[in-house]
Amino acid sequence: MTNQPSITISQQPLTIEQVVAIAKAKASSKLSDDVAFKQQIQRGADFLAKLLADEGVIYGVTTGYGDSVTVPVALDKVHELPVHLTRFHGCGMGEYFDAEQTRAILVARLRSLAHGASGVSWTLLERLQALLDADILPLIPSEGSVGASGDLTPLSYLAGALIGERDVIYQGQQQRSAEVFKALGWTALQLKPKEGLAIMNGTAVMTALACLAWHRAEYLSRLSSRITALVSMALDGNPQHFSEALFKVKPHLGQQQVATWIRDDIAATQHQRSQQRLQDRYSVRCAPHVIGVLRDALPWLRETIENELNSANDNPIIDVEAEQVMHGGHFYGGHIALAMDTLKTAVANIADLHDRQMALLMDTKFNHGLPANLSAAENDRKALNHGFKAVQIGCSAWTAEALKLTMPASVFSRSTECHNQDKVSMGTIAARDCLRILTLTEQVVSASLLAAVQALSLRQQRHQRELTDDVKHFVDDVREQFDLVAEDRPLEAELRYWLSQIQQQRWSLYAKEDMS
Ligand SMILES: N[C@@H](Cc1ccc(O)cc1)C(=O)O
Repeated sequence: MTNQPSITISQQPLTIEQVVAIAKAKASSKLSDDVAFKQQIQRGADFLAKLLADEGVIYGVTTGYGDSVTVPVALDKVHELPVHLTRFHGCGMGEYFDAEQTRAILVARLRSLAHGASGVSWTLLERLQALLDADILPLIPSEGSVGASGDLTPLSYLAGALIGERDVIYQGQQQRSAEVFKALGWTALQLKPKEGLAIMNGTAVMTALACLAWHRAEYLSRLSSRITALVSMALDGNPQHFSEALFKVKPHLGQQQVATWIRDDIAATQHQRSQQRLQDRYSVRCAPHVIGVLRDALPWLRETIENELNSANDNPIIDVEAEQVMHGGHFYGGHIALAMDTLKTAVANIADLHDRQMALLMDTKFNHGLPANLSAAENDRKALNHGFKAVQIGCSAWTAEALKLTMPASVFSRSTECHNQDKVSMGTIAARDCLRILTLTEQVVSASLLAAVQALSLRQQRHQRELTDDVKHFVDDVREQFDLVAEDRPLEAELRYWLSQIQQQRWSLYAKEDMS
């Protein structure tokens, strides 16, 4: 951990990449030691304390929560209120977020509270940072947020952990947070009257998941381009489909980028158009038009996700300068909901694209002279061997499942909490679906990678063609650990291995300045 870069949390914007680096434990974080920053945070907390003393009425501090806003809470009881908030929201269900996701959630909440508009104490920020430093990760169930009123229920597990009442994973073990704090000589945090709401009433869960999703999708757009180039060459496709002149007249930058990548990979200028077919099928010919949609969506998705990440997204919001408490709905995750619903569709289209390419590769009616199911078996072994037949069936299943999940989540808004929350974002569901679609698509891509490498190798046996250095290194890298499938063998372990390599972003594909 010593040589890791350290990312400063302050009032400066964070990027998706920074959140991902901290989530993957490739970078550490630290709170800025800027005195003005610290003072501004503390001024917010002091202002709220003063307001409480002077006026005695603040939403969520001296009133019940949400629809219970009309229920006054006596001043001698306001200190109990945030603890109740964490407790009655302790009703999450479903799988728990993993370590990576939980770190991302911690950073997202910390960044939002560092805005200085939530009226929390400096101590609270320090405690959040301390959890990250010591890798004490609250165990957070993933289900139960409607994504407006923020991610109340999942974030209650963060607030609950800070006060010693929930479980955390620490050094690989699930333990009560109070026990861990005791062992470390820490005391559990005492939440100030508004601090329960400030931690929970925001979009940190969906935003954290969105950062992780964006990062995976960006990589997929590159790998999908590389695999398409291999497939085009393996099918003896027409390189002119990716020509510069052709794409000049359709000025979507992302699409042009993908066309350039594929064109460079197949060294299109050196190769003549196929004599047999003037035009390839759409899953090859239109690949820049499919992958390009994802590429072109990435910049605005980044802007939306980073805006949310760097926002104050709770309620009420404090304006320290004007000494004002403003009541609003910044916990509403509509932007992340749309971003994730959009990304879901764009990514699932990548799964579908590769599933269609697989169909072309397997079938002797379409694969221009490659063996059935890409089996490399020869002579009398041919009849016995079935090559990638079942892998293609798997791709069809994973693709169907991915496509099925693209149903937008945000349109399933329902009125809840006595009609106070009568319109909600469902952004957290959208983000979770997006991650699942990414996994399914990465599975399809893992299978497509092996099939494309096998197909290209079989094509090379038929007639050698010059490969660019980049493509040669890439194919050699896979071939080093992947024997051509001649005699049938169970491929699960290999598919899982390459899936993990894809998820770890094994190859640096194309120049990084092309980053969206
Ligand atoms: N998000 C609500 C507050 C709230 C908190 C907890 C609840 O259970 C319900 C509502 C608001 O700011 O208006």
